[in-house]
Amino acid sequence: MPHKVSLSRLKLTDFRNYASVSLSLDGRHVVLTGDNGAGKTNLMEAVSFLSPGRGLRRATYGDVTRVGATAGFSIFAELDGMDGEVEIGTGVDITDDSISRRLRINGTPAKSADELTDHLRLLWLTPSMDGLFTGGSSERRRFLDRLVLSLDPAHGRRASDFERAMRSRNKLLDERRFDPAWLSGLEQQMASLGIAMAMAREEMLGLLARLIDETHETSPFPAATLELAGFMDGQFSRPAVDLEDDYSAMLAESRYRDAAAGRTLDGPHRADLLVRHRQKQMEASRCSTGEQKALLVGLILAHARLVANLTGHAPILLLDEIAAHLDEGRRAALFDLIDALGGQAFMTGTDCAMFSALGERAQFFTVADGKVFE
Ligand SMILES: Nc1ncnc2c1ncn2[C@@H]1O[C@H](COP(=O)(O)OP(=O)(O)OP(=O)(O)O)[C@@H](O)[C@H]1O
Repeated sequence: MPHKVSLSRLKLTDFRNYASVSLSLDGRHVVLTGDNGAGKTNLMEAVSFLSPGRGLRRATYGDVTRVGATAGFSIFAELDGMDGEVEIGTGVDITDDSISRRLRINGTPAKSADELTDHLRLLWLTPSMDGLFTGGSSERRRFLDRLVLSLDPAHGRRASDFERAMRSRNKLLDERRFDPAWLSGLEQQMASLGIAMAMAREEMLGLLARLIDETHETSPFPAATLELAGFMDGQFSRPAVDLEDDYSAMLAESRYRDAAAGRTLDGPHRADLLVRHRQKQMEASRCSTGEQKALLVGLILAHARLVANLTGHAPILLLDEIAAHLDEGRRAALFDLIDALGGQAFMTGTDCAMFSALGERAQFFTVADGKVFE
């Protein structure tokens, strides 16, 4: 059984519609119910700020700072973590001319947000993730990158360094400065970072696909088949150095084409993910809304299981408005699977009855107008 990591306290100040709120949690799952606009997703979003990045809505710091608050927001969490009790304090300080993120772990300033992953892993499923099937490829790349990041925190640095090198190359091409030494330096950087990104995606996707293969027959949720597409697909059995050489040669050859297009047309930033409903042998984009929801739940549970298997620690799950989209049988199955994972899950909904099958396994909170009552 993986080790449990759970939040035992959460305090928010000036975050979204919360002026000040403090929750004491006892390690069970957490159910947040309340009317539309009450602040349920906001609470989950605050929890999601305990992982690197800008949370489950990818919001700006200005957006999440409570309207009327002038100095920024803060989030304080205590958790029974991978290595005992941990205190995490984060937030932003806003002054007239700067916005800066704060992050302290056990009272000591963290060097980078990646340090958070040493203490807890968070996975979320939100209604906007329906775009994984119906939206453009960027949503699928985000899914892919979150998958890699949850297991290999260095992926974030690789992706941002790749972006930086690509932006420099695009700028040179845009200014028609075809300086071969300068361009090939940037292209080699892009090649080594880009191939490392693509190989990490391929590896983690392979692990997820294998886990789905092993578990789909007993899962109440439909299984997805997942396949990388678009960038170096089908070539990953070749050595990384060969792929890097190919990619940097491809970039060198396409300088004039990319200059005309105004961007780099080949690379891991253009990769896509093909998702199919395994049992129906159908592209996920053509499945019904209910089938897509069930596929997504199956995917996130498989992802959570993979994280638990590989790290030995069950991730904390944030499931926003998921229960409402499932029939009673699947809802009960979801609760059982979450339990079997051995971690803590946060769930939201407008109707408390929807979660009755959880019984004593969860702590129930009502959210109303930026206030929370147990
Ligand atoms: N920066 C902010 N300052 C103050 N209030 C905010 C801020 N950002 C969002 N809100 C308010 O938070 C509320 C939305 O909260 P949230 O998204 O958590 O709702 P919810 O309970 O999940 O509702 P639903 O069931 O409709 O999804 C809205 O009333 C919105 O106006």
